[in-house]
Order: sequence, then C-alpha cells, then structure tokens
Amino acid sequence: MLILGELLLLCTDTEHPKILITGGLGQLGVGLAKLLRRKFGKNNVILSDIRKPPNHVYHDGPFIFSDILDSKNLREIVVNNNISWLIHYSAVLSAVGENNVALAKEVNITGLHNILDIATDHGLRVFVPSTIGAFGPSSPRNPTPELCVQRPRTIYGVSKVHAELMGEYYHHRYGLDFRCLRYPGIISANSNPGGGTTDYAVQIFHTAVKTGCFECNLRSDTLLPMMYIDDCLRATLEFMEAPADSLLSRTYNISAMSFTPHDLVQEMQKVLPELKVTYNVDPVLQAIADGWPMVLEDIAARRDWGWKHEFDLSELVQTMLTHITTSNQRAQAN
Ligand SMILES: NC(=O)C1=CN([C@@H]2O[C@H](COP(=O)(O)OP(=O)(O)OC[C@H]3O[C@@H](n4cnc5c(N)ncnc54)[C@H](O)[C@@H]3O)[C@@H](O)[C@H]2O)C=CC1
Ligand SMILES: CC(=O)[C@H](N)C(=O)O
Repeated sequence: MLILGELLLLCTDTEHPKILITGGLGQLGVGLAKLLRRKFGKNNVILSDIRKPPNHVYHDGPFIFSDILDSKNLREIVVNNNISWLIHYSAVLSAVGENNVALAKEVNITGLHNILDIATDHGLRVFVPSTIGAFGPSSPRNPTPELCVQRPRTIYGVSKVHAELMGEYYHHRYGLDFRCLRYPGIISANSNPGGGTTDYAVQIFHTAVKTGCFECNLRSDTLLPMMYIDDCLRATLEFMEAPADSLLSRTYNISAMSFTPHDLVQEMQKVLPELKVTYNVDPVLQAIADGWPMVLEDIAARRDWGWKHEFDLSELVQTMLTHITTSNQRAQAN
C-alpha cells in the first residue's frame, strides 16, 4: 500500500509537465528554466544547448547537451526523459543570420522540422517563439495586427514565418499542440542578447552604468516594440498553461511598450543625468529595424488567455539600472 508521501509524490509527478528547453543558454533560456523550476520542480525542467554552461547554471538543475540538428539524439532525450513540453529556443537571430544565412537556414528551418516531427510523434506540447522580425516593410507598422501581410526581408524573419506556418499546419493536420508567441525585443539585466537588431536596448544599460556614455547603432527615432524579460517569461508560462479550447489562434502577438533610442535615453537620464549618447548608425541593422513593427497589437492575447504586461518604460529603466548597479557592486566587493 502507498503511504501518503509516496502518493503525493506520484500525484505531483503526473500533474507536472516534464519540460525540455532547447537553446537554453541564450538570453532567455536560463531565466525561463528558473521560472518553470519554481513552478514545476527543479528536476522537471531540463535545460539544453550545444555550449558548455557556466557553473551556476550547471549546478542549478538538469543540463544536457542537445544539438537540434541531431534528430536521433533529440528523440532519445525526449523518450528517455518522458518529456511532455518542449520549449524550442534554439535560433540564429536577425543580425547574426544576415551574416551567416546558411547557418540560419540550418538551425532555424531544418532544426524546426526536427522539433515539429519529434513533438508530433510523441504527442508533446511545443512552444516556438516567433518575433516582431516575422513582419516586413509591407506589413502595417503602427500598429501591426496579428493577421496581416508578412513579407520579412531577413532570413531570420523568413524562417520565423515558416515556423509559424509549419506549426499551425501540423496543428491542423496532425493535432500537434503547437503554441507560438511573437516576442518584441527583450530587455534583460542578467543575460546578454545573442546578436539581434534590438540588442542596443540591452547594451546601453551595461555600458551607461560602466562608462557614462554609449554609441547607439540605430537612429535616435527608431521606434520598436520592446518588453522586459520577466513579462516575456511569464507570458510564455501563462500561454503554455492556457486551456487549448481558449486558444482561438496558435500564434499570438504580445506587447508591452514601444520606444525609440531617444525615448530610452531621456528616461535613463532621469537617473543618470550625465549620460552621453552618440549615434553611429549600422546601415544593415537600420534597414532591418525600418521594416519591423513600430507598435505591436496584442488584442487577441489579452482577450483569449488574459495576457497583461506589468513593465512600462519607466519601470523597465528603474529595474534594469537597479539590477545592474547592484550586481556590479557585488562583483566589486568580491
Ligand atoms: N531575445 C529576444 O529579443 C527575442 C528572442 N526571440 C526568440 O526567442 C528564442 C530565444 O532567444 P534568445 O535566448 O534571445 O536567443 P540567443 O541567440 O541568445 O540563444 C540561442 C541559443 O541557441 C543555441 N543554438 C544555436 N544552434 C543550436 C543548435 N544547433 N542546437 C541547439 N542549440 C543551438 C545557441 O547556442 C544559443 O544559446 C529564439 O527562438 C528567438 O528567435 C524572439 C523575439 C525576441
Ligand atoms: C526581436 C528579435 O527577434 C531579436 N531580438 C532580434 O533583434 O533579432
């Protein structure tokens, strides 16, 4: 006969999803693993990547090597660990992708095919993030609705539209529980961005605190949708938990705020009045940003599964500066 403790353990094990995060050592994966582990238990969330994790990540919970291009190995990991949710974070982002189209095609398209096939074969719930980069210059840019023309001009954007369409196709054709959010540019203090067009909005905080100045690679009036990482990760968890019958769509925009470099600098100068910012525009990045949404409309996410952001520009700036200043002080003290 089972004693109460064993019974409770069995219930928790069956109630909690067993989650694999691919590409987990990038800007977003470690934070998501922390959030999911808090909710579902440390051992129910496996972080994976093709790189060696820093010590604190290795000791925080299960980590394994997984190359999404090795479909046999990926399948073994899913089967051996009884995975039920797959969070597919591996990707080559917009700026890196324009410098290496072949790599972006392989990781973002071939890799995605492996993920969708394995998720379908094993009945997984699969999350694939899309991006504001899935829109292009012919999309309405202010605001950009959920459903509109999508003709991106980057390999990153093309591969993300492909992911949205393939995932929705697998959902309708094979019943795959595919879920996709179009993230804005994500701002985080403890993790670095992986080579995108919106990276300036993270780098500016670190450089400003360290040196008091910053050289921005986008024009001062470039309006783009952005979100603080805590909102992004919470949205991902809430969306994954949403009952399937509440989801009228499988791909949603999510939005929090839009700002230009000028707006961001003005807000930062309220705390760092001496901050000096100069502009040295990168024409490749500027052309990408000029084709992306200025404001993302997210009515459907708010209506269907209750999405609500918490951080606006002033909260973002205060939180980022507090985090960075505190961790710099801690590093200096050690
Ligand atoms: N960070 C952002 O502002 C936004 C991110 N997203 C999406 O969210 C997801 C996560 O983004 P980030 O963490 O910022 O990306 P990132 O570029 O920081 O990290 C991507 C990770 O993928 C890994 N990776 C590359 N090739 C791989 C392979 N063959 N097998 C397994 N892993 C591989 C890399 O080692 C890296 O750790 C991506 O799909 C990205 O497109 C979408 C919109 C905004
Ligand atoms: C918005 C994104 O998808 C990413 N941060 C990028 O700039 O490529």
